[in-house]
Amino acid sequence: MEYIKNKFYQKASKCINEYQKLKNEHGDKVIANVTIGQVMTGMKGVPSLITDTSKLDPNTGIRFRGYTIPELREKLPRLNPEGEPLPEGLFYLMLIGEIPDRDDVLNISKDWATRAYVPQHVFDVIDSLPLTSRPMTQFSAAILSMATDSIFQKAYRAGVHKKHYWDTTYEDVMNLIARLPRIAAYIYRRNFHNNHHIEPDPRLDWAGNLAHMMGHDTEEVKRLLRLYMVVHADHEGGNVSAHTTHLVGSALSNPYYAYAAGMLGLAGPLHGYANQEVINWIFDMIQELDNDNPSEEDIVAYTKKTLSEGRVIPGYGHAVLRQTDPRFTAQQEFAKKYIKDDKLINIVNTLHRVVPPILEATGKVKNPWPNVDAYSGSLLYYYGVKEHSFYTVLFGVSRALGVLASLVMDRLYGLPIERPSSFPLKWYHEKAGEKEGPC
Ligand SMILES: CC(=O)SCCNC(=O)CCNC(=O)[C@H](O)C(C)(C)COP(=O)(O)OP(=O)(O)OC[C@H]1O[C@@H](n2cnc3c(N)ncnc32)[C@H](O)[C@@H]1OP(=O)(O)O
Ligand SMILES: O=C([O-])CC(=O)C(=O)O
Repeated sequence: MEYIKNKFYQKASKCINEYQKLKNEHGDKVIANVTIGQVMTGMKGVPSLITDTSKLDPNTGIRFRGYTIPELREKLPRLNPEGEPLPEGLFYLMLIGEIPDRDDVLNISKDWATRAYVPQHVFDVIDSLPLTSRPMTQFSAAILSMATDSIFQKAYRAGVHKKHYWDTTYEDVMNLIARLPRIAAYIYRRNFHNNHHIEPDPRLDWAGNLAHMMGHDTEEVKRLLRLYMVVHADHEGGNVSAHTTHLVGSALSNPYYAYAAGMLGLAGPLHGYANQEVINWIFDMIQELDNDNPSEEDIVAYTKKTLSEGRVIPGYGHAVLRQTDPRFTAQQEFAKKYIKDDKLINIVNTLHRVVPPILEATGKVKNPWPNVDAYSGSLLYYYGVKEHSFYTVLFGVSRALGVLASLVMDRLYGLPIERPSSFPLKWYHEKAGEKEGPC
């Protein structure tokens, strides 16, 4: 679909000169000071990346090209008035910077449907792994194995000029995103449905087809997955999955390698795996209490016990956010609208009331409020996707939209290899004016 690619190039190529001008004429301008505290706490707040797709505000949350989640839910095209926006539209917005019309979105759906063929060896790689390997292990191995198809890698080897890198990156990115629902659904059906696979239906939209291939072919699950794919798609450039994809891509590793690396970061319990941990933790609580309808007091006691064991409360806290995550709120509103009474969702809502004051009372947690992962699992579970060890794969499918749109821009701007500096701990001691420490 050359139209989308041309449109992207027309708009984004204007920024190449802007980037060069900043680099050449304003390179010496100081934009921030870095404190020892920032180095010791994971570089929080250090401006060091260029990401156009979305920006995170600590208090109001994520904006995709300036649009909040409620604005996206109102403005992005949907298949029917009652439904949720299609993630294809968010991808268009992140890539091109404009709200698409319905035809633009349907064109992306069609384009991805034509690119969705997954080579047999990818399924063979998945099948070669034991069923005990985590779905995220299978997912990242499958993505790596698809690097055989990288057009970027072939073009690089053939000696293509660097100003054209973005073009083959775009082709890889579109092929990769198009194939993800098939791969995710294959892993799901292999692990949880006796290897009974369901063929894709090219007439369906990207998220709708995922629901269909997973075997949850209802309008309710399709609506949920469209919402899920929109809210998890991007969270500016500094989060672990986005930053890793960007970093690995900066070495001109092909998009399959870069995204697979990002997925391995997403698989960590402090990042995307937290959505599984939330459900694991709630089920552990239910089992320990032997009660699937725990009282507020029970939940308070269990939360405090978890903290006393030196563990985190999954789904709460954030590296940047300092208020309730608007992605949590969007899912909570969805639940309020469509779900009348459900024990698991009631627990999630009770946690929302009781956990923040407990975390606040520790005096050290900077953000006691819930993040996106606190809600997502309970919605999936309610709609019949009960296999929580799979949830991070769904997160990964969605996250591809943001990190891979950014990767195309990285190559268009010609961003360089990323290489910050490191120093021994002793150096920081000296900078702080301390005498050399014991190490
Ligand atoms: C999609 C996403 O990635 S959203 C995040 C998903 N992750 C989770 O939900 C896991 C639970 N939350 C956490 O572990 C953290 O809040 C993180 C990883 C998200 C952010 O970490 P940080 O930026 O280091 O948070 P913060 O500066 O508030 O940490 C200060 C202290 O509070 C602790 N803390 C932060 N959140 C929590 C929590 N939910 N439960 C218990 N303790 C917490 C930290 O572990 C740290 O303890 P330490 O000083 O003993 O090392
Ligand atoms: O922003 C972060 O660090 C983590 C997060 O919520 C995300 O990546 O969605």
